[in-house]
Amino acid sequence: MTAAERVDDQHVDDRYLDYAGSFNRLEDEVCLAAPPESAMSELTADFSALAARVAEHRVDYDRRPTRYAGMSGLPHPILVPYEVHEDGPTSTSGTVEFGLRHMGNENVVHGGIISMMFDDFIGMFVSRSLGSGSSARTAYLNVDYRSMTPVGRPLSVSAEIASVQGRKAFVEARICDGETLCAEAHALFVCPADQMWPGVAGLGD
Ligand SMILES: CCCCC/C=C\C/C=C\C/C=C\C/C=C\CCCC(=O)SCCNC(=O)CCNC(=O)[C@H](O)C(C)(C)COP(=O)(O)OP(=O)(O)OC[C@H]1O[C@@H](n2cnc3c(N)ncnc32)[C@H](O)[C@@H]1OP(=O)(O)O
Repeated sequence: MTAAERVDDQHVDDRYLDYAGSFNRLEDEVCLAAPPESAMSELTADFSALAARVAEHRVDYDRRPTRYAGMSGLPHPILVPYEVHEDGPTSTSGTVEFGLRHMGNENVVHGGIISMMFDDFIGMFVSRSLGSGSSARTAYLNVDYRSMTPVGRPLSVSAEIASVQGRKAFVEARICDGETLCAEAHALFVCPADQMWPGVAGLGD
């Protein structure tokens, strides 16, 4: 069964996007609110009841739409949504928008979230480019934070494979706000030893 068939089974369509997107909205609001004690007790009960209702629909790992979130750009409770606009064998680019739930200091993105975004964006790109059958593992991810990254507006994100040496893929990536470089990453992704990059032809040593 392909990933697409598995997610088709789960109706990963506009209804799922609405469902997951509305949860993102809840996360944003939780991050911004300071409810008084009376409202907090009621909300705690509501959240517990909601969790129990969602738990009624638990499924195995391969049938979870969140399992494919990075591949389809679906909203996810933790990941940062992005869109890929151009995708080649050695480079990719698109836009990313961090939400209020990703805020560290006021109106700027928490640094750890930026690292996570790079890990997901680069990891998915490496998997698409070098072979979807293999699951690239992050060996290292070095992030340089060059200027504060704003929440709530589209930023550009891009990555390219600098070189492939055997099982090792060296990748560079960046997030920019217009002309301003917000953060850049230098990463090494390693293909597991029992696999080899299926799509590596022409990119290697
Ligand atoms: C939060 C919500 C998430 C929801 C997920 C939703 C959707 C996503 C679904 C699916 C994911 C699909 C795609 C991927 C998407 C995102 C990417 C995420 C990827 C990760 O998030 S993955 C977790 C973090 N990641 C690890 O958990 C790795 C732990 N680790 C290991 O698994 C091993 O450590 C490994 C495999 C790295 C290497 O082990 P190994 O035994 O295969 O090979 P070995 O050690 O021999 O290294 C081979 C050559 O790499 C060089 N090398 C190795 N490490 C190096 C380093 N740090 N610095 C410099 N060089 C290094 C050696 O020096 C040698 O080089 P040489 O060949 O030249 O001698």
